[in-house]
Amino acid sequence: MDSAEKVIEAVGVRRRYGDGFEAVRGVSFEVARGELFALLGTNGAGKTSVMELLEGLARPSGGAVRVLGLDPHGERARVRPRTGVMLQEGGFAPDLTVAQTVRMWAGCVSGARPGHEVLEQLGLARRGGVRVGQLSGGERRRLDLALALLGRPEALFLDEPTTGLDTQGRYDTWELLRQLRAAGTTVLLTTHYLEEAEALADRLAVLHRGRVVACGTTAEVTGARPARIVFGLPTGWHLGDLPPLPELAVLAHEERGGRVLLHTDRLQYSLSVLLRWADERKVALDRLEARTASLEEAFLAIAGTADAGTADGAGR
Ligand SMILES: Nc1ncnc2c1ncn2[C@@H]1O[C@H](COP(=O)(O)OP(=O)(O)OP(=O)(O)O)[C@@H](O)[C@H]1O
Repeated sequence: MDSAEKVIEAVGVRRRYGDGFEAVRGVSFEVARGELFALLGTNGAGKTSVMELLEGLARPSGGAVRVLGLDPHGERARVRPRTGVMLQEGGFAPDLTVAQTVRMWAGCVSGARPGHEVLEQLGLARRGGVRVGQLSGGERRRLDLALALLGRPEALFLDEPTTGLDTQGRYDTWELLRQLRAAGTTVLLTTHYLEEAEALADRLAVLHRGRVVACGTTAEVTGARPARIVFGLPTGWHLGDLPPLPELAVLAHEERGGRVLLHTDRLQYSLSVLLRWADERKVALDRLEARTASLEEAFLAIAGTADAGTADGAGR
């Protein structure tokens, strides 16, 4: 990646907290202009700890972070006006109304967009007179995102932006993020929703115990996992009647509840051998499904493998 294109960079980043615990242990990734990048990980993996370093809220204890080519902590005054931040917990004054909150926030941002425009964009136009303390959890998340967008940011940092939103609210936010990306905004988000990363992210990194254990496009991260073929055999037919596993290029198989599950890393080949076999014997494969690994399967396998391989006292 050309260095001029890099908007967000983490290079061998470490973060040790005051109690001595090292929550981030040499994390590296970069996000190009206009790219949407997702940070995934189990609870406590270090996602928020990394985000906070990129937002300039703390200095890394090792390695380096750059945002828009600048040090987000040391050069905060230059970086802050060009970025939008949505923390996991927005610190709102509960007695102010939505409109007052937006006005107050706009006063701190240079070149702020009109408040009604961002409220409209986030579906909060009719909630301007409501006190923040009376908003639902999902509405508060949307207000948080509205505030992050007030300053027309070049880079957006979103910590779990859709947590607490209902299905419609989540889809609306996805659509908004797609529009922002299309307009050239660079987005880094954390999420626990793997389908969210699958739907939105150009690239992603999976963090586990403070380290990046997988990084790339969804296709790259899932590509290393076996695909699945699932079907039911008619009465009287059994797993043993299928062609031998090596001939099917199947890595593993199981039969459960009358369904056969085959794992393969050569999906098209395995499927064509299976279909030819069924065709020749006039065997109907009941509710046949064939699909590549989902991000969820890859995530669970990656986290499991990483756990098995970390006997390094990472703790917590
Ligand atoms: N101020 C702190 N002092 C000491 N340890 C901390 C502090 N903040 C976070 N940690 C620890 O650092 C680790 C990473 O926390 P972090 O919040 O970055 O994880 P996360 O991936 O964002 O988790 P989640 O998905 O649960 O939000 C955890 O073990 C957490 O307990």
